[in-house]
Amino acid sequence: MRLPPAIVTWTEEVLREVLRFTGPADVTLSYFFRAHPKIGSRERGVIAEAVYGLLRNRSAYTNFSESGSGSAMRRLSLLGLADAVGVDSIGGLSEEEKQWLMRVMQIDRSNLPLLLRTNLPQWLLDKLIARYGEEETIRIAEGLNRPAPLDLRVNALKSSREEALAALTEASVDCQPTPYGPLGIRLARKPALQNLSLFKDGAIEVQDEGSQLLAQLVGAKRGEMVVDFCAGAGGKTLALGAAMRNTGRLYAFDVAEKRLSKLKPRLARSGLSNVHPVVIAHENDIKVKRLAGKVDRVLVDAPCSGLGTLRRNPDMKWRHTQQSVNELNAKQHGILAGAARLVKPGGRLVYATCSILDEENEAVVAQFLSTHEDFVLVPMNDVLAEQKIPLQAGEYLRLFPHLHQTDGFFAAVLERKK
Ligand SMILES: C[S@@+](CC[C@H](N)C(=O)[O-])C[C@H]1O[C@@H](n2cnc3c(N)ncnc32)[C@H](O)[C@@H]1O
Repeated sequence: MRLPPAIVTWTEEVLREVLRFTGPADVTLSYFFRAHPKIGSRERGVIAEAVYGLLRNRSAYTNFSESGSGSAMRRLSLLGLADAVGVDSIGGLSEEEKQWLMRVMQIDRSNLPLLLRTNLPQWLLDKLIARYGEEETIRIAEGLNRPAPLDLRVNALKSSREEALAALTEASVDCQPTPYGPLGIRLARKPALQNLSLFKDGAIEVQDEGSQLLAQLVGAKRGEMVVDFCAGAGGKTLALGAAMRNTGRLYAFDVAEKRLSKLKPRLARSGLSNVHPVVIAHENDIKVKRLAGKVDRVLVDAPCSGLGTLRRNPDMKWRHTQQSVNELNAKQHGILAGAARLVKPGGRLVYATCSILDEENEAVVAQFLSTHEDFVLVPMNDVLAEQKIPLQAGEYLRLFPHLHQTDGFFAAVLERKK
């Protein structure tokens, strides 16, 4: 069914705001939809997809929009819409616009200059080429610029993966097990999960398979004392709590009260009672110091550029700069050092990010090890074998969408000497 001509003006209006990059694109979109309650759900979906498509392909589409007629914002919106639903589904186009769109959407992008082909900002493109070379950078960018599937994690306290797969299939949800995580399920489309009893009962949670693997690397066991130092809304906390079979003590720390408060309803659904959310002022808070040397496992899922999650948050690549990465970098060093104090002798410290930049990943770990002689790196291959994760790695785990079909993630496991 063809979309009404108003779809173009709505897309233009919200795109103008999104491209100011004053806030995250998803927040700008939900603000726009709240202000326009009459826009139907199908149209909302299309507008969001058009905006995301434009953000993913911004360099190429900005270049394409230099031809054609009408305002630049209309041309950009048309490109986003054509990307989302195809030219024929957009209502109210002039013949000239249709012809133009058909022509530019057929351009062979493999012949474009690298900056347009990869749709990355120059600073990021330069960094990736210096690290991975041109060919691999193109593959990395292609993986990051594709939309992500929807992954679920089964809550082992409530269901087995087989039972959850059967219940989803029964509800006509197209799904399959994920290849690496023992509790992961990948959905072919994005159904409204909130209405499924499986979701309401806490048997499933939305979580990228890569994020599930990071939680698994912590190796949290029954009866242990564990700290999720940067818990946020608790994606990994929930996985850790379930791995501990709802025993022991799991502290969920974060400096952002609002983010941590989003963990509460998820905890209620999950059936976990071993989790203790704690708002801290900073990584050297007295509440942190009280646990010094007492904790079996500490996860530092550090605040980072999020450049590994461009499949879901394509605006991140346009919102970050080298300077913003430098600022995050300073935090990462401080948080890792602060969190390390909690680890007891023989205990483990896991440093993880959803970034693909070395400076946020191995460089932070290397600097930490050079100033903390009481910690050693546990080779990632040993940890993967321990956890029966069918992946090969060297010292660290590096996940990429084009290689693993997960978001981009990094993890290192450190152990405090006895
Ligand atoms: C990558 S996010 C965490 C995502 C979360 N672990 C999950 O799996 O959903 C990083 C978190 O670190 C928090 N943070 C920032 N500075 C911090 C600090 N000094 N101490 C603890 N947490 C901090 C942020 O508020 C943010 O929620």
